[in-house]
Amino acid sequence: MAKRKGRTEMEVGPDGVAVITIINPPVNPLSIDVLLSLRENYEQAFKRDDVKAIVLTGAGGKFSGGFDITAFGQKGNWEEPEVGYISRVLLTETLEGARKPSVAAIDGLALGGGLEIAMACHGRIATSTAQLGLPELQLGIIPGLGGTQRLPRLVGLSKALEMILLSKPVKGEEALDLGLVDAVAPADTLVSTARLWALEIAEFRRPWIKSLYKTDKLEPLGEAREILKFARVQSQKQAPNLQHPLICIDVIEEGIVSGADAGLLKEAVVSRELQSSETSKSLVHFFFAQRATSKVPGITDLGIVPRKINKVAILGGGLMGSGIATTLILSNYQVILKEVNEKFLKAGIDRVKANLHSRVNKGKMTQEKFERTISLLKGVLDYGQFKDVDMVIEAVIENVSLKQQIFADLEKHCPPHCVLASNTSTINLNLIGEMTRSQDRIVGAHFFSPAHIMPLLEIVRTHKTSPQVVLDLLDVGKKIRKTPIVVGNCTGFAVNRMFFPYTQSALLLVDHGVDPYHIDSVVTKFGMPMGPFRLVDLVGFGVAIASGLSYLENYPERCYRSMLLPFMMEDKRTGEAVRKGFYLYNEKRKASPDPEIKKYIEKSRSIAGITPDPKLMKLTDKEIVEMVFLPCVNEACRILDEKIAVKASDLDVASVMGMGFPPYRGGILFWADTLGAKYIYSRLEEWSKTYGNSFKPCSYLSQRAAEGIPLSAAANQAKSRL
Ligand SMILES: C[C@H](O)CC(=O)SCCNC(=O)CCNC(=O)[C@H](O)C(C)(C)COP(=O)(O)OP(=O)(O)OC[C@H]1O[C@@H](n2cnc3c(N)ncnc32)[C@H](O)[C@@H]1OP(=O)(O)O
Repeated sequence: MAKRKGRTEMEVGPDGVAVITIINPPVNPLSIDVLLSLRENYEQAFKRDDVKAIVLTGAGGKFSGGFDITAFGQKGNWEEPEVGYISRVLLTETLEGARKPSVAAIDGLALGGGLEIAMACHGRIATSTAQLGLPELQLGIIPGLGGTQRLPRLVGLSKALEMILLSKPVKGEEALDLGLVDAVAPADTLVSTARLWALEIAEFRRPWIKSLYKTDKLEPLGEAREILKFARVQSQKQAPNLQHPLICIDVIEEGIVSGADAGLLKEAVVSRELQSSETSKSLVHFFFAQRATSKVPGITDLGIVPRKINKVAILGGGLMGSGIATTLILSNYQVILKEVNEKFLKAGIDRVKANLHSRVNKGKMTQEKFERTISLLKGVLDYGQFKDVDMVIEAVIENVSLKQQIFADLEKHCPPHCVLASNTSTINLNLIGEMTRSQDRIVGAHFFSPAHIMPLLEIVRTHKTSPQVVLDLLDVGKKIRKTPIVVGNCTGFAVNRMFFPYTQSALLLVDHGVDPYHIDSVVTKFGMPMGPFRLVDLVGFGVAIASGLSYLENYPERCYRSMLLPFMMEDKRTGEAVRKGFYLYNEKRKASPDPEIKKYIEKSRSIAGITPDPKLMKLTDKEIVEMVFLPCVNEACRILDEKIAVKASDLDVASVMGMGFPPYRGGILFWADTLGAKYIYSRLEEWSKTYGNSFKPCSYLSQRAAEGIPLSAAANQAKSRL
């Protein structure tokens, strides 16, 4: 018999309350087994004369993380007997329409389907720390168990739209203010409070509320229509490529205009369709890819546990160092920040303060919390206080000999267990550690700028880095709420290396006649936050040229050398910082195209001996996207082939969180597989003949194209299919 995926259990107390508990660790998702077991328990509770009321709760301090995402798009051995059976029959007719009341006792989380079941109950009691929300849109679907109808009726249309469209949960106290829950209780009296509440409803001492038919919180029709109109405009503005937020608004509108039952039916029909959409498949893939990053073969499966890191030292208070310090103190780590003189030290600490102040100004941090957080940071000018640090993160300028000297000093001043990390974004870690005997403790902790905001942390291990050190850094990464990807050591590591061809190909296209502003616009329409030229402006030409040179040195055979950036730099057009790069920037940093750049483009073309190619000037948007991204896919394939990345899904996460690749396309390799290895190979091969080696397909790609194997299939899977 197949193993059951979760269940519910029922216990009837002498008070006449049946407590039904959802049990499906770790987050009690609603699998079909859970839902069928829930139906069984409810039927029993309805039949039993000794049951007067029901409390629904979740095991292990968590109500439910929602519908079981692993079951999306899978044909199990159970099918809904009719469209929307779970929502319309089980939750609405059976549970909400019952003659015995149910009260949800919510601790931990009630997300998606979890909150939807709770909203079908006649009352809800939550702890103050419980998180309640409908994050389904993040998975490319809409709330499918009545959420689009019940949430607006409980909290009003505007707030419901905010919670659903932004996938923004609320905590217990706010839920109480909004009317989403009826009371807040401490965790240890949560269930007993819910029991009493349920009994009081059964005895008509409290109102018996069916949220599906509540109307008092809904705005009048005219006002509701205006709110929905505004929401549509906002959704289109925020994510023009996504349809499901608009569909969700239509479903909410249906309920308001034609009544909750009609809304529920439309919700069920649409939900079923959306579950098999490409957007949902991509977003679900991305959800699991993110979780898979912290499972690293040879590290997290060894049975070792992370050591406790109490105190972290950061070297360098520049943009990166101060950002890293901010992140660490925000997660309650004690941090010492070392600089070379008083002036730099003060500037570094001021940057950290400014980062925190911006949170205070946005209302995300109280002044009191600001004081407590900043008190965790201490500035120093020497190594005197490094005796008891557990981890050092070096974030000085990219200079090999300086870093070598620093690591040699660190070896002398830090305790022998201390993790020695570098935030370098390009330099080989073996070089950095060359002057030490501590190479097993040296690891890369590559943060992305601004470090206190960007969610990705690239952890770089060399052949000598010990698994314990990688595990320690993975644990810190988790505590500071970063998504870590563990990669091998090479120039550019995984993220920057994969991203390098993005700008290169764009420069090649411009040299051959394509307008840079057109490229930016097409790439932005595809879903990137900004195009390659706007990005170069943001990063600054100095950094872009330096990293270009480092790639040229290490991967000369596949680098395209454009002189465009150096020519522009000669005229001090170095990017957004000086308000002049590919774009001109006004005092509000708004970018506008500059016809003057034509002269630099012409100079760059003539030095490269290129006459504009009429074929390229007529490229479709799709072709431009492919000429910019397929070389990145090619590089991702090399990274996998060289085992710099452990698995393809890590590169999907890296592309989304490090490059801004649209998550609704699943990540760069997931997207590439929708095009197919064969197609990608043929495109690259053709371009390489005309435009040179920067397009030449690598052997991994050629092989997979020849054998018809997806680019993201694991190596052993690929072999087994040979
Ligand atoms: C019909 C309905 O309207 C449709 C729905 O309900 S769709 C689902 C809506 N719910 C969600 O989107 C919530 C998704 N989950 C989350 O955001 C987070 O996992 C969480 C906030 C619940 C917990 O976060 P956290 O404590 O950091 O743990 P996290 O590592 O993410 O998850 C723990 C495990 O539970 C799994 N999990 C979490 N939510 C799940 C779900 N809804 N279904 C299946 N598995 C789930 C994760 O994959 C992970 O598995 P692993 O240990 O094998 O990697």
